[in-house]
Amino acid sequence: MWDDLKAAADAGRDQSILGMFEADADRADAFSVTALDLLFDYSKTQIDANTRDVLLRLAQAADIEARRDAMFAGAKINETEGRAVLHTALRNLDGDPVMVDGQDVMPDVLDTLTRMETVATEVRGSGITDVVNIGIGGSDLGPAMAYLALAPYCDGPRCHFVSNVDAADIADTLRGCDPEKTLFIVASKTFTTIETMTNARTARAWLQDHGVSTDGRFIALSSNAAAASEWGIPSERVLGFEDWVGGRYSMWGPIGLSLMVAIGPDGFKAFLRGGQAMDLHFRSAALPENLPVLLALVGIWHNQGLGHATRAVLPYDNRLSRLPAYLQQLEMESNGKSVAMDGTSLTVNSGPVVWGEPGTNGQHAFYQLIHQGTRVVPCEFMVAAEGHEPDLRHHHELLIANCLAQSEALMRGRSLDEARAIMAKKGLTGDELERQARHRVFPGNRPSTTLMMPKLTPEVLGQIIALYEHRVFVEGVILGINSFDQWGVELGKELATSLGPLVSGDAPADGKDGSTQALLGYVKRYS
Ligand SMILES: O=P(O)(O)OC[C@H]1O[C@H](O)[C@H](O)[C@@H](O)[C@@H]1O
Repeated sequence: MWDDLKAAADAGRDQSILGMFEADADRADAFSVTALDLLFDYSKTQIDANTRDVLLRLAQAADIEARRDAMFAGAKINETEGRAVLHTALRNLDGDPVMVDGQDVMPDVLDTLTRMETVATEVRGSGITDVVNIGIGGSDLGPAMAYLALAPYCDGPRCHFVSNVDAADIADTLRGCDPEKTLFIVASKTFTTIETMTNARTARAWLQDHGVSTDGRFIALSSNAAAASEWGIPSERVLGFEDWVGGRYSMWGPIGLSLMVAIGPDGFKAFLRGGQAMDLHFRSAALPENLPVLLALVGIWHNQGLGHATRAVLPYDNRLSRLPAYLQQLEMESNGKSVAMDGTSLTVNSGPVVWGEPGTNGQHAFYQLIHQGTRVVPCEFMVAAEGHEPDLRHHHELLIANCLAQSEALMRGRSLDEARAIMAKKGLTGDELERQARHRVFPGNRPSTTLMMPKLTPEVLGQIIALYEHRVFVEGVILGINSFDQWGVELGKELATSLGPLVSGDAPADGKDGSTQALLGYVKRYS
């Protein structure tokens, strides 16, 4: 199967995208899919009908539908941790039974959702002005991203997100908060993460230093209720979730509490509904019409097929400024692995490097490389037809125009002859014309996709996040890897723990490599 992909890549690599539009008047329609509120256009890529067939066969060969059904059915597909993968149960608002080890998990899930609503409603009416979510990774990025994304719907207390163990993070946040009116949410699946526990202790000390009782000022979101209560948060203030919710897939449950506080329970449930609608689409649409499958196949084509090592996520929506960071964890922690589920080494590249910034800002920064650098960066544009500022519609029109202009420019490019003509018009001649013209050539034929939505509402955001989750799953299945573990983060954590006493000077650095000793020596000179 991978050989077929390689053959398609060899044939398709230099195929002119513009030429494909000229040859096929229906290309835009044939290579785009509309589902729910979303339009996914992948026509500005080198994928033709043959390549698409090859990619779909790859998905079929990986048994994608059976794997998908196993995930939704609660099978323990996270084999290296022996866990089911059921973040989808958190948005299963209809409560249809979802069985794990012979037990329906839905009554507990819906009960927790009701508890979240009660807590969120209480907080929203309590005079609390600032809510500080203390968490990192999957216990931070989702709600932090969505809080910004859904700013027009935020009518609750201000929310802040403290993640970094760097004191700067919590110090800068607390400076703007009133200890009498601040609530802390300690979000940690394991309730052992060093960054989160350090920040939580600092938050507690801050309240105490201001003479404010810590009673009722902390809520815990965790799978480890025992550790939360040991830390001093009573069980009625702990919202729990099971180990079958992976950290980076957890914003749909208790980890989303800060978002629920900000936008209200109804808004949060609209977000869940969007995710649930994408689940239904993923489970029922035929593969060629299936949005997550197509996004995944485009990803596989660009990375494993054509060898493009990165992909840029470019939302033309300032409120999606944290989406690239969110997707970095979702995609890179899920699919950045070299070993297949069966323990063998991958024979193709693992998932790509994901990066990006909102447009139009990125245009004035790194798009230079995207247009004229030696490496091709497949770009994933995203834009809403409508903004949230109807009185400023002209801004939004410019935003859309820029988004469309970039994908067109990447595809069309500018030939040397066109550049020469521009230079000639400026009055240049001879060698100088030639030299200047060469700098103004755009190679073009650079692929991009565009995801369009009517407006960034809670429901649409839910659709988009679930879409990307399932895309990651499909890519992982095709690669044969487990997208739900993250062993690659362990070694650094272990070493950081052992380095702590060396940094504080409580233990000698003997036995460490020369570089680490020298760096520790530098710190010692200043501390
Ligand atoms: O929620 P926690 O248990 O505190 O974990 C927070 C994060 O840290 C870990 O190192 C993992 O890499 C992440 O997947 C996780 O989201």
